Amino acid sequence: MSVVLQWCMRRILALLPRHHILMETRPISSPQPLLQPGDKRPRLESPLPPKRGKKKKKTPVESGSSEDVISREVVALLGKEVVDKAEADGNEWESPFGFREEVELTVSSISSSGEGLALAPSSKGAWVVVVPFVLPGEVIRARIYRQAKMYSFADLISLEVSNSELRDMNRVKCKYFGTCAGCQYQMLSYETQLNLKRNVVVKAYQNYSNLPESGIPAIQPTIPSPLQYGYRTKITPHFEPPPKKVQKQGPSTSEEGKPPWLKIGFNQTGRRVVMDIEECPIATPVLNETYAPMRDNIAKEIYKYKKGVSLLLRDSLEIPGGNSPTATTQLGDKDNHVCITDHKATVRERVGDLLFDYQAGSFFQNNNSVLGPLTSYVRDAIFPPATSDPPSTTPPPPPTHLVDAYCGAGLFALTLAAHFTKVAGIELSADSIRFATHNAELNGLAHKVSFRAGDAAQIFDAVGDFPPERTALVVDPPRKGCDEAFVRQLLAFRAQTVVYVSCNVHTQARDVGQIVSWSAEETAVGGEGKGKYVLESLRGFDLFPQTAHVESVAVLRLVS
Ligand SMILES: C[S@@+](CC[C@H](N)C(=O)[O-])C[C@H]1O[C@@H](n2cnc3c(N)ncnc32)[C@H](O)[C@@H]1O
Repeated sequence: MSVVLQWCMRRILALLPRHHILMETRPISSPQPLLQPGDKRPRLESPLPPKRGKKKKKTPVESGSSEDVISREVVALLGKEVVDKAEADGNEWESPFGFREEVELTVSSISSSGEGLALAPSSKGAWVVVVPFVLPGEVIRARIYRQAKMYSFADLISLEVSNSELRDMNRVKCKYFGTCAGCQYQMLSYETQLNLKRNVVVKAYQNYSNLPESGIPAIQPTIPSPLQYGYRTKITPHFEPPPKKVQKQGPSTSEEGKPPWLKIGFNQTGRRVVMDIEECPIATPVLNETYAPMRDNIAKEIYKYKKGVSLLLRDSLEIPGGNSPTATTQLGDKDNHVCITDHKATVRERVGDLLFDYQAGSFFQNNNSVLGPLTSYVRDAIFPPATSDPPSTTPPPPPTHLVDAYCGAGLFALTLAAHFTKVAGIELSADSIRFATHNAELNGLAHKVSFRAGDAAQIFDAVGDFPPERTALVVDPPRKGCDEAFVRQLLAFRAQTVVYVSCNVHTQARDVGQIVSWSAEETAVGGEGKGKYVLESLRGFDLFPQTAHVESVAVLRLVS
């Protein structure tokens, strides 16, 4: 080998992230002490250019988006007056840190998205640094890679002093933990994860609901997921096509197996950079079994790909006679799991005694193990068990009608149908509605349940024969929450009970705040007889163990 070539090889090896190389050789089953006090960990660098002192163009931040949530938590940590003054002086975007600057920090708190928030050293002025995979009280070294308004994002380089009360790296079950964007909390006990998620609900209602403290009930403990690993029924690993230069040259003759530049997996935390990931311990077994040979096939065929691809792997029960929605629905004694990879194919899941079919590419909750507890909880919220104390006022008669807004393939409408005389669901996706209607037939419920495709706000025109005082409404919108038209229609209808389920507690808090305060305003200006909504209970459900995400369920009751 020539001296020049040897020098080039040494340079390339020195630039490769050591941590990444080491992790690829470890078996997934053995927990890894990835970060211990004193450990150093180089990282792939951001492709973004340095932004020191540069003013960013202001783009409006969507309420309840992750950017909005973090920015409010930064304001809470720095103090509103401090941020107001920086804005008045016009230096709220002027970071005291340069790109790739290293800094020692002490972590103050955990944000709602699971990252640590640390105040910049006093010599740097009022500024916050956001660092993943760290815990309150920990002393860390971090490297800045992106700037935002009053805060910077940084990579964790090393953990100098660990929070040994909370952190135990022996709990970590994934060799990619600490780099992959998927999970933030594997080093924590499950109890701590549930407590953190409860705090997210608390903060969301403080920051987004605009309700007085007296209007927010005590947030109940988070309901755990029966499965904490191997629960995720859908994964979408992705990969890029061969780089242009490689495409021109074609495969090297000495190349065997997967070319070194090919990464098939998930994004690296904080970056739009794909990491090569062989296995995901939060995904169900059948998904991991299918993913390994799928990766080998992609590696063999990679030179045929001209564009990046997002794969789909969905855990499904085997459908006797095939996976078309019109196939025979006779079931065997035992549920056989298969992995579906075609977006148009039919997936089947069981929830309690019911079966749900849906198109693989459309929405269905991703943790089947918790759907029984979740749907039972919604049922019990609508029909609260009688207490032994005699009620001070006559309780309203139990609901007989159910409206499922944003119903998807009919999860709430159908699991709750047995308790109602009539049920109606609405959903924007025509494909989901086709399956919801099929699911009503599949489960023998078509005589009382009907579904329509359309915007959720239209459902109230369609249920003119539902008595509002005997109707329960389940609302389960996408992350952006409900729009004002929906909230106004909901208030015009005034169902006796509203159960609002959401995967974004921040937009939920905003919407619930509007429902409660607008109903009170209407009642105050002469809407007597209509009643106002009170927020009766709030609690998180853990649909996403090991991650910072939380599902939240709010129960609203109409009172006179
Ligand atoms: C979080 S999913 C809930 C689905 C269903 N409740 C479930 O648990 O399976 C939200 C659903 O709302 C639908 N959606 C989005 N915007 C909508 C709108 N404006 N009106 C009605 N449905 C909408 C989406 O297609 C998606 O199926």
